[in-house]
Amino acid sequence: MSGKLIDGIAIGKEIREEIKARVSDLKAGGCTPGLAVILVGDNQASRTYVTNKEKSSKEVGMKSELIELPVSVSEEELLGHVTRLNNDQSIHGILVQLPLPTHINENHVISAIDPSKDVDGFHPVNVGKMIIGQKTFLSCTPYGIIKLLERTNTEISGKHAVIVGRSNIVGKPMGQLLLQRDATVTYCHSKTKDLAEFTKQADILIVAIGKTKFVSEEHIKKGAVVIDVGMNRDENGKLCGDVDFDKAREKASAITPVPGGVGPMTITMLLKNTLHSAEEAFKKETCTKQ
Ligand SMILES: NC(=O)C1=CN([C@@H]2O[C@H](COP(=O)(O)OP(=O)(O)OC[C@H]3O[C@@H](n4cnc5c(N)ncnc54)[C@H](OP(=O)(O)O)[C@@H]3O)[C@@H](O)[C@H]2O)C=CC1
Ligand SMILES: Nc1nc(=O)c2c([nH]1)NC[C@@H]1CN(c3ccc(C(=O)N[C@@H](CCC(=O)O)C(=O)O)cc3)C=[N+]21
Ligand SMILES: [Mg+2]
Repeated sequence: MSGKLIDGIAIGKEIREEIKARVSDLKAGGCTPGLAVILVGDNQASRTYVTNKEKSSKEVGMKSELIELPVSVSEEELLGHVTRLNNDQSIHGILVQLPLPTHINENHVISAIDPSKDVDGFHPVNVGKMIIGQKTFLSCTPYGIIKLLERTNTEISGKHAVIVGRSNIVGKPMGQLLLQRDATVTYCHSKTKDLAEFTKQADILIVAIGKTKFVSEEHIKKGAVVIDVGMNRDENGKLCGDVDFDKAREKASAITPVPGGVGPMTITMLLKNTLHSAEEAFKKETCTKQ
């Protein structure tokens, strides 16, 4: 058996076409959606993502502003930029690229973002709304994975979803979104004993740990749907996931590649959230004429 490839590039492109059409409608009404990305320091991986975000936002007709700050920037100065962007009516989405340098408190920064512009869905108010099922911005990576599952007609209700990884930005919100869709959810993490014992029960296996090719055939039940969130470099500098793709594919019914799986969906959902934010501003007549 060789599992079906879940094509995040193609699915992402389809969704971005829909976004592009709605951006065009908004612009016709005098409102251009604007996304601001704050990048602190010069992390190689971060730079790639930020470049992809800029490219994709231009592609769909959004304005994008990149604020690059030196690694030595103070928390106060960073907060000053957040406040300025909160008050800028041409900006509908604010994303502070994580992780931040250790002298800056990430919680302070995330909490300073206006929740109505928090297109990452990381603000505590938005995390809370997400968990109780109120309408809010959903974290882009988990939201993108839900779209991948939906668009490949993967049934979620009643299925056992096992999430490996419990970070605030991927694992935790992922489990909540699947729970909302009536999956039975198990979280695994670095203290889980006998990981394979759990992952082998998964109908849907989501891996977000940041360890090159860590999950392989012995972790996977025949016919499972495998979603690989990992973004790692192997010994040759080649981009690869947390799952040993070739071996896992033999057992999976469907699987995401890296690159070309979850990554493009993360960016697409960021644009979708920014579009929604701009549409809200337009309705309230606070989207400035461009
Ligand atoms: N494609 C995309 O759009 C995105 C990709 N990523 C990538 O996804 C990966 C995970 O990112 P992120 O969630 O931010 O990572 P974090 O480093 O914040 O979290 C890693 C999680 O994995 C768990 N973990 C680590 N080692 C093991 C292990 N051996 N067995 C079981 N669990 C383990 C940790 O457990 P514990 O909590 O116990 O420490 C932790 O919960 C990275 O490769 C990152 O680059 C991230 C965001 C978006
Ligand atoms: N506040 C914040 N929000 C984030 O959403 C966030 C973050 N911080 N910090 C880092 C992680 C990582 N992340 C990715 C986004 C796109 C790709 C992506 O485009 N990947 C492509 C290729 C990338 C490449 O070629 O290097 C792919 O998988 O096909 C990957 C990873 C968002 N993150
Ligand atoms: Mg971290």
